[in-house]
Amino acid sequence: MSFNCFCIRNMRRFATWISSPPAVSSSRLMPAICNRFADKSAAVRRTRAFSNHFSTERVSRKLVRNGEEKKLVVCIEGNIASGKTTCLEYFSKTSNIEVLTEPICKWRNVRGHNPLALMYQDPTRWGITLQTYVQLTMLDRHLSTISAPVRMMERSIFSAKYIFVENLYRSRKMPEVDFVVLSEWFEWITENIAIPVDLIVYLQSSPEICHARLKERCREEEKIIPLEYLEAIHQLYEDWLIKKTSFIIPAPVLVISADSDLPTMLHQYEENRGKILGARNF
Ligand SMILES: Nc1ncnc2c1ncn2[C@@H]1O[C@H](COP(=O)(O)OP(=O)(O)O)[C@@H](O)[C@H]1O
Ligand SMILES: O=c1ccn([C@H]2C[C@H](O)[C@@H](COP(=O)(O)O)O2)c(=O)[nH]1
Repeated sequence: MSFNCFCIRNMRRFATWISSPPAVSSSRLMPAICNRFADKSAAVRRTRAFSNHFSTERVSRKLVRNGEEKKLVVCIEGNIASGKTTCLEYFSKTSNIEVLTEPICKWRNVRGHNPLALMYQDPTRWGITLQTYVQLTMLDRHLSTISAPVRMMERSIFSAKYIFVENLYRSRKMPEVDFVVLSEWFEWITENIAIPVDLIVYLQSSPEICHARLKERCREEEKIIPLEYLEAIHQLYEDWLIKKTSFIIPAPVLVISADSDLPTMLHQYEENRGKILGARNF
């Protein structure tokens, strides 16, 4: 299937999903998963445990966590080294919110393996390995119990797919079969599980500034990242969140210009505090 056909099929699926969400219930879903392992009693046990945490009461009839509808989820998006972690640190010190950074420690060490380093060394071989694990760990982040009225989290399962997987595929570093399998996983997840996001804060920065900050931060795995890589990531972010021409955006977007020095950035965060933490009215 050509890339264009694939995109059109995706868009159609999303359109269908919006107008007529799939009727999947937790009680039907879990046995279906468990039955694959032909263990019926395990299926029943897991269904009970699963049903304690999820219900299908909300509008979309997707699986949703009980009692968490009123909590606010804000995702901080932006290029590598654009200042996402610094932004999260600032808000975590000055407000009563829950902050979730990207699970990069896991991506650098999963049972002694470093899929992040492997991906940068040989993206064609290891891109699928890293991105499969990123997708799992980001889903885990999205579904974890929220401990404060507001959750701010670094990136999302959406940018993992729309930016990083997309970049690997478009730059011909990810084989089509890997891209298609990952896409099937992503579509299954987003069609069947509610992933609530109330606001996206996009830290918009120039690739050159990010490159300088990345060099200064000096993460071992990222030393080989060229400026062109950050330019490609930047373009995908711009198409998604500014031009709005590539993929569905799961929430309203607040754009903050992120090229300025640190004191100016902190001032900007303060100015936007109300919009960010009161995002339901944004
Ligand atoms: N406004 C800024 N001006 C200069 N350096 C910054 C600024 N914001 C962050 N940095 C530095 O740039 C590097 C990347 O920032 P970080 O917050 O880790 O970005 P991200 O989480 O988006 O990758 C870090 O070394 C950080 O100290
Ligand atoms: O889906 C993803 C998400 C992130 N990465 C890489 C890009 C960077 O090297 C790190 C995350 O760094 P930040 O400083 O938080 O931007 O992980 C990826 O390859 N795929």
